[in-house]
Amino acid sequence: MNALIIDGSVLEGGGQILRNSISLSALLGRPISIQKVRNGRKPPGLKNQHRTGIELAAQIASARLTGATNGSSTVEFAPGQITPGDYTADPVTAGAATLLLQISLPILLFAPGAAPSKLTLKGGTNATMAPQIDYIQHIFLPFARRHFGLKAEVEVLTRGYFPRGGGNVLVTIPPGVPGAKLTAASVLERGAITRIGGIAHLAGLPTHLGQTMTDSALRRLAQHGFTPDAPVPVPVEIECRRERNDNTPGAGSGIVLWAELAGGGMIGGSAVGNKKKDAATVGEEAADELIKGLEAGGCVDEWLEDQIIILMALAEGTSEVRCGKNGLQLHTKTAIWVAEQLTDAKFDLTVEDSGHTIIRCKGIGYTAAAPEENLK
Ligand SMILES: Nc1ncnc2c1ncn2[C@@H]1O[C@H](COP(=O)(O)OP(=O)(O)OP(=O)(O)O)[C@@H](O)[C@H]1O
Repeated sequence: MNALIIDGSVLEGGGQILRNSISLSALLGRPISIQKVRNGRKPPGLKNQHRTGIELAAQIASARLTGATNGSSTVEFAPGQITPGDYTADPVTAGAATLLLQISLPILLFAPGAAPSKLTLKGGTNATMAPQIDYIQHIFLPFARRHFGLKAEVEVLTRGYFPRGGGNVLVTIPPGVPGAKLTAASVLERGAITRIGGIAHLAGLPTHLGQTMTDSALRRLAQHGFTPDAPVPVPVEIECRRERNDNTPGAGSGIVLWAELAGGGMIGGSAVGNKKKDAATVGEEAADELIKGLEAGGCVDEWLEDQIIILMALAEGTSEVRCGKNGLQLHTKTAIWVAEQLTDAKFDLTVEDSGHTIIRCKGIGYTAAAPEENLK
């Protein structure tokens, strides 16, 4: 079969095109040639962290991989048999473990087998420009479980912070059942906030910084009326978690907040600490991000928006999700574009008078039973 050419410079032109197209290529058994890799980034080309993810996907899908070297602008991925099992990926740097999950999870979801697959993902658990691992545990997975029927568990064994990395995350994915499909999600009702949860985490730093992040986030949320004492009370619980020094290679901190909405929506807000930022600012930044997401009025935040596109494309039936009123993110448009290149999923975008976009997608009802039937 000729390789399908994927133009890596389209729209966002970043690493997510690689992850989504390779996951779909593996599932569909469709060879792809990704050209102009990360052409929208400076410098363009493959980075270590993306290469690690692609190599992991190639292992899982017994793929023939060419061009997967750092700096490369063309990557060819010719998938073979998907084999469930135990896999380890290590970017060595503090590259995001969660982005290794983003490329590999969809592939393993459907792999029939006798035992669960286990992914050991190393690197950064709480990096910038990527979901923090707590975002995956408390926002992405609960949403995907509830609305798409996705089954996977994530356990953080060791946190890894920039620049040392060294995190260790164990992901358990139950064996796929032959013929089983993801269910279509319908998340249109933007209900009230039922609860705001959060985790402020740190390692190798004074313990009180965790409380400072927490207190400043609570204060900011309260200023916007998100407090148990407000006329419309909102339960808010932020856990403070200091990792043991002997279980974390470097030092670092961060905070992830999430609002659970009636109707099944989830909105997140987060921030990662660094040496130049005081802990109170980190807490405020996360709260501000959460408040901004809540004010956008959608059922998903700006990141969940792009992360669920691949699930919508694979699910059986028509998914529909109400997004914020500020227009779709470029990442989301890019993920839709990739899904349309590789699958027959049909996306339809409706912009309401209020400015909210509803994404509808008639998914392909992917099943591992007969991959060729899923082909575009
Ligand atoms: N603060 C955040 N919270 C949750 N998810 C995030 C956050 N920031 C980024 N993400 C997610 O991380 C992914 C980043 O994709 P993107 O292509 O920008 O990154 P990348 O692979 O690091 O590549 P590049 O280096 O090319 O930017 C997207 O799926 C996005 O939704």
